Amino acid sequence: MAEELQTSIKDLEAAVTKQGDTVRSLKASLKDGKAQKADVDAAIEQLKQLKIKLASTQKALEDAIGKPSGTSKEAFRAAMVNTLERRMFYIPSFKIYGSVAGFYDFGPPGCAIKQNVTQYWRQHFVLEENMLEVECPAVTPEVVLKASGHVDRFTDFMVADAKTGDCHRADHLLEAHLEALLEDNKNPLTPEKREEVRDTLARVEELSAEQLGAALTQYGVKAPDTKNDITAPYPFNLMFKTSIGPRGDLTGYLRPETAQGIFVNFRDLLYYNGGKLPFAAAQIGQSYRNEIAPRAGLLRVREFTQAEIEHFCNPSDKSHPKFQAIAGVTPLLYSRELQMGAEKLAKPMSLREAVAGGIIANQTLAYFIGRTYLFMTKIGINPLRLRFRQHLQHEMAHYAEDCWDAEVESSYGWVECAGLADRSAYDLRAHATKSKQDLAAREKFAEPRMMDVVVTTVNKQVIGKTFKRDAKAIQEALEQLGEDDALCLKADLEAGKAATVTVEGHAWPITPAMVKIDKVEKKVSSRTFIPSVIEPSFGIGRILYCMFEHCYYARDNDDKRAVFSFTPVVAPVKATVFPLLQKAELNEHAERISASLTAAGLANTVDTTGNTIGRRYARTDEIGVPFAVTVDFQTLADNTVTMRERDTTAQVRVPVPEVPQLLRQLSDMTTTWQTVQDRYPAQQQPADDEA
Ligand SMILES: Nc1ncnc2c1ncn2[C@@H]1O[C@H](COP(=O)(O)OP(=O)(O)OP(=O)(O)O)[C@@H](O)[C@H]1O
Repeated sequence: MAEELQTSIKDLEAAVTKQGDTVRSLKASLKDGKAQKADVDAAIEQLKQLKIKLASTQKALEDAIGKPSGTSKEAFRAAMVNTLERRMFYIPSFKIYGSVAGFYDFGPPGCAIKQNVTQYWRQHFVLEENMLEVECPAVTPEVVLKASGHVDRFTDFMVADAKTGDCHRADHLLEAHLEALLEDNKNPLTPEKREEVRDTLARVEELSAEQLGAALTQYGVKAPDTKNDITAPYPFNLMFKTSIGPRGDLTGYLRPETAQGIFVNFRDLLYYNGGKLPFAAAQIGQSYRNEIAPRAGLLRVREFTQAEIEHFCNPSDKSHPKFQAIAGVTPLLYSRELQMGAEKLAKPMSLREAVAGGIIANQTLAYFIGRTYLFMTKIGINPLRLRFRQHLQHEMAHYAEDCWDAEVESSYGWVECAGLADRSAYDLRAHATKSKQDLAAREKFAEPRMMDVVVTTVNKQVIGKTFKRDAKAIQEALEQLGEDDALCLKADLEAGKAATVTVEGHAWPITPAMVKIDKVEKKVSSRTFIPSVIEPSFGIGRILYCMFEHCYYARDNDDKRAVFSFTPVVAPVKATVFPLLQKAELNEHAERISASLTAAGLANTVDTTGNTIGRRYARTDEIGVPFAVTVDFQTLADNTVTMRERDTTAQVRVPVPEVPQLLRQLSDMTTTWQTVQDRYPAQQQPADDEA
């Protein structure tokens, strides 16, 4: 249904564009006296009707996706989480001691599925792109995170309940309050007030502590649950602090992201790669954030697995050699323009079009958006509930060129599962300045060339007088500016705009008296530059949770028959082997088949419980086992078994020796169940689901 709607939307969009052209040309003909006014009016009316139809189809698409049918979002979530916890996918950590918010343990199926998703991520990104993988410690000395800006700026604003002392995230409280005001149909806002609330809501993330405090007071926001007064907001650093070594004099933190491990190894990685760019490095590992208010299960936790990529490239060439391979991929893109538009709806667009139209800043960023789309859909995320949302200008750090979040729709709304950002040369430059190491890359020319070279001359006296003890770091930062950044600074200074240079995340104001930036023509045989970084950063827990929601359903709308329709590639167990009845000869056969599956590297279990086969199928459906192999009396006679597929519940009869190979192909998704059905005879009896 949703796919049909999406096709209609594409057709309607084309029709609107065509009709728009007709209206324009008729208007031109009207001026020349070659067309009648009535023709123009009729064409305009037709265009209007087409636009109305387009808007209503887009609305229908929005309604068709993301809403678990026939049940409220909360009830759907409660039923699913109940199954997940009961079957030990994940459970709150330290449960026998009352648990600590924001920490979860993965149980047997949870570990297996997380491992499969991570493994597939590794195959899809690291192996496919020949990325350089690293594994770095989670405990990180302060200097690294000082350079990256995390010590000074990795903060959220917190407020406390004035009576109970409970802590809350100030921005979340304000957002929830404003959203409730907008949705309150009993006390509708005036149009002006509505506009004001919407405007504040759009700017929540930009607000300083003072502005946030003023807004919380203005709207009378109270502590949730208790409705007590709240304190003024104050910044809270999200990193877990520790000390390294027995003397405790070296401060460290648990890393809040895995990326810094890659940046600090850049020089060695570049050498490992033969000094050549572009290349990408990747790391999968645990990250830690002392979230103020962990919530929504795996979505906001204090320890989570990240999988991050840093793609290093020449700032003046962000093309990607494999871009053509994904140029035709058409994800839902939610560009800045669409977010500001009246419909507020993401639209499908090919990545080729998006780059050509300047919607996505460059090929490499678009390439990773395409690869992310393919990854997410392969592991079972519904493509119609996956969108790529571009950061609005105010959401981006000043150094970022373009950022997109891969957002997945869940019962909690749209959730950021991966962030894809062109971070320019910010991170490497920050570490080069702090560590005083050369983190530049060199490009050698085949022949010497005449080139414009940017020369930056710093006025040490003025800088020293103005910045005193910070002068040295600021001077070094100016001297290490890359050509592009130096030219931007020059342009800002010449235009009389506020110009700054960043040191450890702090932007220092620069005036024309402090620095002279010139372009000089020189004969050069090479040039050096600090590489740009394009960073796709994935949170494995959030992806898993959204995948759970997209895969969960109740068979025949019966809540007691929960099914996870995991794709075979990520399913925790690929097959369950059932002896139809509790008979020694059937059990022996089942054990032999299980051993052959294990030898083929296929996770499997044997279920010899005395339940009916229908009940036993239902139990494996609950943990999303895609295939079942049933041993019955016919097996003893002709060495064949029944193979059943979870979602269709269709069954075929397969010779035992062919089972491991077949299941291997099905699990790797190199063959489909349809192909299997075409090849083997259908089985009616005896393994009836309802038996
Ligand atoms: N507290 C968390 N719990 C689970 N996953 C997280 C958490 N924080 C970040 N992630 C994951 O790591 C990815 C990259 O981290 P990033 O720093 O971009 O997140 P973020 O923008 O700070 O997230 P948010 O704004 O939701 O806190 C996110 O897309 C998300 O999947």
